[in-house]
Amino acid sequence: MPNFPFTEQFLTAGALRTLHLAQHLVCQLKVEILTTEQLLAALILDESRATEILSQYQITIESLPAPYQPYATEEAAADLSAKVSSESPETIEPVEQSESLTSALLVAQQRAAFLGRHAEIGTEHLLWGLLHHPGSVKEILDRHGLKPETLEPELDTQSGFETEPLEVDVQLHVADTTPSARTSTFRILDAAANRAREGMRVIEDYVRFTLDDTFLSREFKELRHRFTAACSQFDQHELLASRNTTGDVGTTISTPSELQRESGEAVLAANFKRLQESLRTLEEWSKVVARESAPQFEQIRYQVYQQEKVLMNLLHARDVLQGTSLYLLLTESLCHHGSGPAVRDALEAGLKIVQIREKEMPTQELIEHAKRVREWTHAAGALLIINDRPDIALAVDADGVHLGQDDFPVEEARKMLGARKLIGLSTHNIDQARQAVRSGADYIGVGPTFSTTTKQFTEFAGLDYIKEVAAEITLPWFPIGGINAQNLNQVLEAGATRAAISGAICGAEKPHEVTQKLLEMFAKNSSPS
Ligand SMILES: Cc1ncc(COP(=O)(O)OP(=O)(O)O)c(N)n1
Ligand SMILES: Cc1nc(C(=O)O)sc1CCOP(=O)(O)O
Ligand SMILES: [Mg+2]
Repeated sequence: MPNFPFTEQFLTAGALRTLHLAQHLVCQLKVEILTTEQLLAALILDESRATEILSQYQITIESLPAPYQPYATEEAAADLSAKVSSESPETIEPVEQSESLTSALLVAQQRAAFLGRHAEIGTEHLLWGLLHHPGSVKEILDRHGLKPETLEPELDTQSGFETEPLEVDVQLHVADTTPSARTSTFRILDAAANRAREGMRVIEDYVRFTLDDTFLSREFKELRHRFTAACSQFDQHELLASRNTTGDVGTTISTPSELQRESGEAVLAANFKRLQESLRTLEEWSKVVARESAPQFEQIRYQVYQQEKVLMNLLHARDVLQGTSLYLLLTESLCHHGSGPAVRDALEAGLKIVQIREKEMPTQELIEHAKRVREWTHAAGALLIINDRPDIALAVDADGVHLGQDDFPVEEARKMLGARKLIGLSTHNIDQARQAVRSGADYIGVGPTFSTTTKQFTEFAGLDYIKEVAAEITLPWFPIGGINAQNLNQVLEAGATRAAISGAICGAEKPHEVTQKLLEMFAKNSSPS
């Protein structure tokens, strides 16, 4: 019989038989630990209340992965059942069980206790436990339409298959009133809180020391403080008293994927996953001993999903925008010799990002124009962005769109353009810049810096705004507004490594020369990350 680390409880004969069968499968499949997968296979193979429910949902051996397929025939299943029936429970070697199985069994026991059946656990409760542990087994059940709400009514009816409850010499489960059950629950919470804390630290250290991003470091730190506040609602004495690291079978288990990570991004992805899973565990198990914390863990988990999106987006944007120090806003009416010659000149001089900014051009004409610029930018290995119009960006397969504070919201544009297109957002103060990072923008415009005739402004953010952004934001950002070869050094001294320029290039007699000069000034300063 599995060596369950809980207090003595009752199992129905069907549940007992199913657990024996699951344990047999561990030996036959030559796997090392008993998991929820073998429990589901055993529930399918045996003849019990759960078997009947599973067959109603067409959940059969065919629903399971390849190693279980040899049991798909009636003879093989009968053969296995016969073996199980012929063996006495004492002769079966105990095996280790996965954390997910332990967790599912705990839920099964609690559900049985909840029904007032004195913790007499039936196969339908085992099934209930499987439905409440996230993972591949739950996914199989979900896929077939078996969900907690559909199983719920079945739990209140007596089994037609199972015989009288058996008292067995196994240690199972928690009733939340028993001291050992509380200890087990606190042990789960303690382990999950430690795992979550560790995951948070790994991410925070990357943001702080590798990215050097003051704004995101602050956001992650705030999250950690929220997490600490939620954990402080647990009884700290019970939490520590439940800890048993040396007796934890999980401390020595490491999978090959834990031993090697391909990149910093892979480390981050793994730690976000670890953090999210631990938060889910905290949310579920705090419902048993500290109910009021559960919604807090849920909120923190959603915040973590959001922050994962923001951080991964930022890394992608930095990668795609690497080497883009000078950003040209191309407007036909500002160009001496037409926008075609101007942009071709600038690309030849080494420009790597162009925005088509045409406020008056009719749509058809704009599409034709953008298609031509698309060809030139492709040939030069440069990015093409369209001002204001996600539809045109899609139509001409541009690399992205630039939006203003009053244009299309970033989130809506993202739905249209997908994850791989770039979305730039204009910002005029530090709060807008912070909000832009949170919104998942790929870069920001930071301005207006100096007075300009290209666009009318009543207020200027100036060099001070550049300094504020330089101090805390590592999402790519471009100062903009009246910048030219005469004042670019002031912008660079304020902390910028990039700039967006329109009039000074479009309106130049020789756009090639001006572009080259500006690019040299950036190169002398330092290359943008
Ligand atoms: C790089 C960059 N920054 C800012 C702007 C301005 O965009 P917006 O505020 O939407 O104003 P218009 O350009 O649409 O007049 C920009 N286009 N590019
Ligand atoms: C279009 C635009 N947006 C700005 C902002 O601050 O959001 S400044 C600006 C004008 C940029 O052109 P030039 O380089 O000719 O001044
Ligand atoms: Mg706009």
